Amino acid sequence: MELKYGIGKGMNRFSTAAVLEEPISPPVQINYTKLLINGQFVDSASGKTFPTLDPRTGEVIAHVAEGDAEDINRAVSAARKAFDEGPWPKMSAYERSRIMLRFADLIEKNIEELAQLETWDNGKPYEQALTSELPIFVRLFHYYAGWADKIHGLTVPADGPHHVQVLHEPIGVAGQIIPWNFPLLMFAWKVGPALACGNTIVLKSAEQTPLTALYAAKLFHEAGLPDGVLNIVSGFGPTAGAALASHMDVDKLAFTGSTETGKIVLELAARSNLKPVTLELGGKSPFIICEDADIDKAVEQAHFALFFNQGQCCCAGSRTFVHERIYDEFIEKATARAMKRTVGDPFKKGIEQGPQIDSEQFEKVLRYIKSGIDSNASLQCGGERVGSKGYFIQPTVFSDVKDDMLIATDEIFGPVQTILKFKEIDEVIKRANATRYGLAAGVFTRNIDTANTLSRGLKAGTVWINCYDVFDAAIPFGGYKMSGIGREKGVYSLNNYLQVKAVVSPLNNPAWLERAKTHTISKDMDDTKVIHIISGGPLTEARLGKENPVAKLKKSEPQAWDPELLNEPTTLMEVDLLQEEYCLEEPQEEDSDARKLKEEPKLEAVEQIKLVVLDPTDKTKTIRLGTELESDVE
Ligand SMILES: NC(=O)c1ccc[n+]([C@@H]2O[C@H](COP(=O)([O-])OP(=O)(O)OC[C@H]3O[C@@H](n4cnc5c(N)ncnc54)[C@H](O)[C@@H]3O)[C@@H](O)[C@H]2O)c1
Repeated sequence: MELKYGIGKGMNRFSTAAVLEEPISPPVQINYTKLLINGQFVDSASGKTFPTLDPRTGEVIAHVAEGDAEDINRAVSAARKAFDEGPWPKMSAYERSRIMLRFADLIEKNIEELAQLETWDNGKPYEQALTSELPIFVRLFHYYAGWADKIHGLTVPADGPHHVQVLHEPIGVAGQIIPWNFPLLMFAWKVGPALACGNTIVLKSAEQTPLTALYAAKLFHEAGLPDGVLNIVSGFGPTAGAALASHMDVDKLAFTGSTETGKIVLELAARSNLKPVTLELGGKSPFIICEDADIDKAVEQAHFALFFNQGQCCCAGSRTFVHERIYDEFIEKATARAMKRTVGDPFKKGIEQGPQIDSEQFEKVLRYIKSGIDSNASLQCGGERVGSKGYFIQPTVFSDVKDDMLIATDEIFGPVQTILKFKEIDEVIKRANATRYGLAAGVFTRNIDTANTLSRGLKAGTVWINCYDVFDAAIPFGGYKMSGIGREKGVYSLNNYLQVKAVVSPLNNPAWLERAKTHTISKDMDDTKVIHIISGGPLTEARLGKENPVAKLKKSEPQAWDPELLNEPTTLMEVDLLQEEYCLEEPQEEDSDARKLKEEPKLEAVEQIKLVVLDPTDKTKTIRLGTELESDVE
């Protein structure tokens, strides 16, 4: 194999990382291995268990109850009862929010145990779990607890006299299926919004990482979560997962995992009860480094974008596009950075990379590396396993990668960086978009115009500019194309767990509507010579008398609402008959009566004439001054 760009063959050895010491034993106890159904830890109906393995060694950490269709049935009926009979959806939103906050506090109290379990079961660096993922988990629950009492509907100004309320109701029993790469964070992304909206849940954890969901759910019950609201079933996809996706009594399904499985669960949901489905699936995200980028920063960010979490991120920046002018320098520095990456026991301080999750993923990643070599991409470094135990793989960098190579089209889900060369911005947009995925993208440039062009041209649910993997509870996340359906996190995730109900009722004479039929009423003029006209709609004009079509209303602003007079909202207007402005329309020469009114407005005379009121619907209403109520509208 030929190594380019000044990296000598001897440097491709990762010699320090290759020797793995005896695995560090985490001090955490494993207390929860059964299924959590209706607030109780129970054995699976079949009595079966499955081993969960330590990815550092492939050895068994614990045997966990293996749920299947019957356990899913039990869990769904507990969740159904908790939803239909309460108390969770019937509880005040404030009380729900307080339970979620208490849960977040308990997570903080138990943060070390949870981080240890997460690392043990998954293989991710303990420092990453403790200082990054668990704090984000807590933040997510604070965020969703904050939403619980701020979810409210709308009133809608529909055409016509109708009162239209739009209610936002919890959707019911949510089925949730999560993967193994971020077991706790995926728990938070799904459970947080579902509970904030008042739903109940059956969550199936990934078979590779069942431990932390059970621990976290136990803490939730300690925080006051009622029984049956959150049920956890450990088990396998084709059995427990499929049973959940196709359950007739599950009202909504949320899934994170591979695109292939996403298609399966979508079909199962459609074939059963057509439950709505949100999907967070795979990706092959471009990370584009323009010629003006700060190369050192770009190298570091591109490295992080790909290698973070052992490369097991759905949004990993797994196609590194580098402008031709900086390509050679970038390759050299990216390779040097990958070779410095510390691989080893994830419990050891300073370790950046632990093992891949399991033998299946490990073999798959090594197969892709072989395919890269076979297709004549240049292997810059890595390419081999680390040690002889567990699932450690050397940080691997390929250059000279072509768009149609498998390593550039498929999601490898491992520590393999593939670097491609580009020349023009339009060209790289086209190439970056030429994929079935559309989850995320990274852009590295100092030019705001280039950043704007790229961020708008790229078909991806997230575009990070001069940064990568910035996750915040409030930022929506999800994919274009085959990377998924819907968004999680942020306010968008609430919609996944709400039903929208329109409630429509008739409204008689609403004040804000123009209406064909307008009640009008005149009150006797008093000594201040004022006529009050009460109308259900905005009036534009009033004329005095058949013979005297000359006066306009002085005011057409709504002034008051007198429910005594009419049993519905009305507009009250005043006409001051003594003011000259009544004669807004110039009287015709021959209209002597009108002129008279303008010149000498006389109360007595006015009292004897009719007031003709025109409303915007162009209906003319005639009322006599002094009449109580005229509704004989023409
Ligand atoms: N978009 C995202 O947010 C995101 C996040 C993490 C992982 N992922 C993707 O997940 C994949 C890696 O995880 P994986 O290999 O474990 O994925 P996977 O699809 O095999 O498994 C994910 C989950 O689905 C379950 N499952 C498997 N088969 C099922 C079936 N027939 N019916 C119902 N459920 C089933 C599994 O038990 C697991 O809980 C990668 O492709 C990655 O991109 C995506």
